Amino acid sequence: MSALTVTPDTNSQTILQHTTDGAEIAKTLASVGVRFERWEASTPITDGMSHEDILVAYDPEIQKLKDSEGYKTVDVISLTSDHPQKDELRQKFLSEHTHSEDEVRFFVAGEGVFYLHIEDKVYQVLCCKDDLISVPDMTTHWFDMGPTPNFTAIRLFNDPAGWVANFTGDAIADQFPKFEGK
Ligand SMILES: CSCCC(=O)/C(O)=C/O
Ligand SMILES: [Fe+2]
Ligand code: NI
Repeated sequence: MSALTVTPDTNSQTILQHTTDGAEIAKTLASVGVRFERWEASTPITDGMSHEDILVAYDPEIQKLKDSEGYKTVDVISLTSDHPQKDELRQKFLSEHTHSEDEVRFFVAGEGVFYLHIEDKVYQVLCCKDDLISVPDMTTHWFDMGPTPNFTAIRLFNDPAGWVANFTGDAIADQFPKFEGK
């Protein structure tokens, strides 16, 4: 189940807010400029669908986002525990970074946690199947897919270069609980 936990950035043990209510998650995140929505595919998603099939199933929603926000390219990322570079990729996403464009992810399957470091707080967002999150450009954040990753997400980009991160060099992620998977 999707969840939001808010803490001060200096103390991950002090819980300022914890909720699994979708509307409350969306409201709190909207107050800091982050979009959170739950989507339903017009065509049901089944195991073993190709990336192409997934993009077709969500085409109306993708087109709507492209038209309203100007995103230019879209792809699908899938990561499972048999990925040969899973540990390396986990570490890369665990380093606090920013992007010069919005980070827009729609979880088709599985889950992962975004940690959004905004002003003096950290917003931990457990994203699950059917969750859309859009993190504004230049927001400091990191992501944990856990030691046995299992997710498939649609990614939308403004920049045709795709995923480009600017690492802050801050080791803040070490002070926060990791996602251990489901
Ligand atoms: C959920 S997609 C993989 C993570 C990613 O692209 C990113 O930038 C995390 O911060
Ligand atoms: Fe990112
Ligand atoms: Ni909980």
